[in-house]
Amino acid sequence: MNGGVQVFRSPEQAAAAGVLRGGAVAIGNFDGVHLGHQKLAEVARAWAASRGRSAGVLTFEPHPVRVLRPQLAPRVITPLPRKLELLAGLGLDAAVVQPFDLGYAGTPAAEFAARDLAGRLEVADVVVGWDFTAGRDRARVDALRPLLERHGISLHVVDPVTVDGLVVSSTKVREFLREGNVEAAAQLLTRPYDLDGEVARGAGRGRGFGFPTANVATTGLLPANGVYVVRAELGGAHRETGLSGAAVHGGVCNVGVKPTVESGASPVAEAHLFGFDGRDLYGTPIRLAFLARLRDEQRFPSVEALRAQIARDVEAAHRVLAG
Ligand SMILES: Cc1cc2nc3c(=O)[nH]c(=O)nc-3n(C[C@H](O)[C@H](O)[C@H](O)COP(=O)(O)O)c2cc1C
Ligand SMILES: Nc1ncnc2c1ncn2[C@@H]1O[C@H](COP(=O)(O)OP(=O)(O)OP(=O)(O)O)[C@@H](O)[C@H]1O
Repeated sequence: MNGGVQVFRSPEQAAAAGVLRGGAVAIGNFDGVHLGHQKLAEVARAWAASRGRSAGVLTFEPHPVRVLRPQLAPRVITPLPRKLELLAGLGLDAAVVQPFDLGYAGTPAAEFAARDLAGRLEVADVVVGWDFTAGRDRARVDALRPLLERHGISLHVVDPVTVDGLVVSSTKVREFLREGNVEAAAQLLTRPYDLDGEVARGAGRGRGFGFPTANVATTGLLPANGVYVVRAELGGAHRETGLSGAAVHGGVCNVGVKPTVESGASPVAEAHLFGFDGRDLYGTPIRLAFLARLRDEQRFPSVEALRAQIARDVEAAHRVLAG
């Protein structure tokens, strides 16, 4: 289920359905759908409700940084399917996905307001955060407001949402994940960070010493190398709006290069799942939620020392999962 959100692949498509006419739209990249993004959705919903109309988001795909500065672009926190699934959970009626390319990036703010917001979406209310900028000219909210008022659209600006004095942002979530601080990332996201992939074949050494692992093939963002407590959803099917029909297992996950047994490898995530019957998993969809960080990845003097440490990791993970 997708919570009733309708997904449109362009403002033209949304216009044809007339879904946001007279309603409210929140605008942004919404990477991570963090607490700040959730506040924007809530404000859009409130404005729409006050007018008896629908609420939606307008978001961009791929992430503009990928198009404008590809060499700097980080991996996203929520690839589009996961983002749409989370947006659906916010009680929105529509998600409009604007394809983002260099041509679109050249749109001036006045044209964005006139063509997309007034002409296509025909919204009455636009909701953005305090630091939002629109169009090629990067118009800030004070410049955008009159451009919208010209078309009878009201602009509502949300003040910075903070957690313990820190302004919530996608950039900050990525920073925490890069440091391995999955607990802090979860505070900003309001849920543990999760990663979607498929189970891939590993070298099979883990099974030999008592800890078989599911290697996760993913293009998603890996948290810093280290050992984590995870909750895995396994099986089911990836749909546009998420993974359905999955079995849930606790587990421990190593993110890294396995210096004890390999050299020169690129980082991978592999999870040893609890209560799992060991049947052939290859190709199965998997979602790993990172609950807590246990330790750094280390090079052990022997496989036996590694095995003993993994046994301790498993005990520690059971304690965390028991809450
Ligand atoms: C909980 C856990 C912790 C791990 N910690 C380390 C580690 O600190 N150093 C290391 O070299 N490998 C670590 N590994 C990776 C193991 O070396 C790896 O799972 C094993 O060699 C099997 O690899 P394979 O699937 O490529 O055969 C860890 C694996 C798990 C499941
Ligand atoms: N903490 C926040 N409080 C209020 N509004 C926010 C907050 N974070 C983002 N927004 C607003 O949400 C919309 C989407 O922003 P965007 O997706 O660029 O998020 P971001 O977290 O600021 O990303 P980045 O870290 O890449 O700048 C924008 O209008 C932005 O101003």
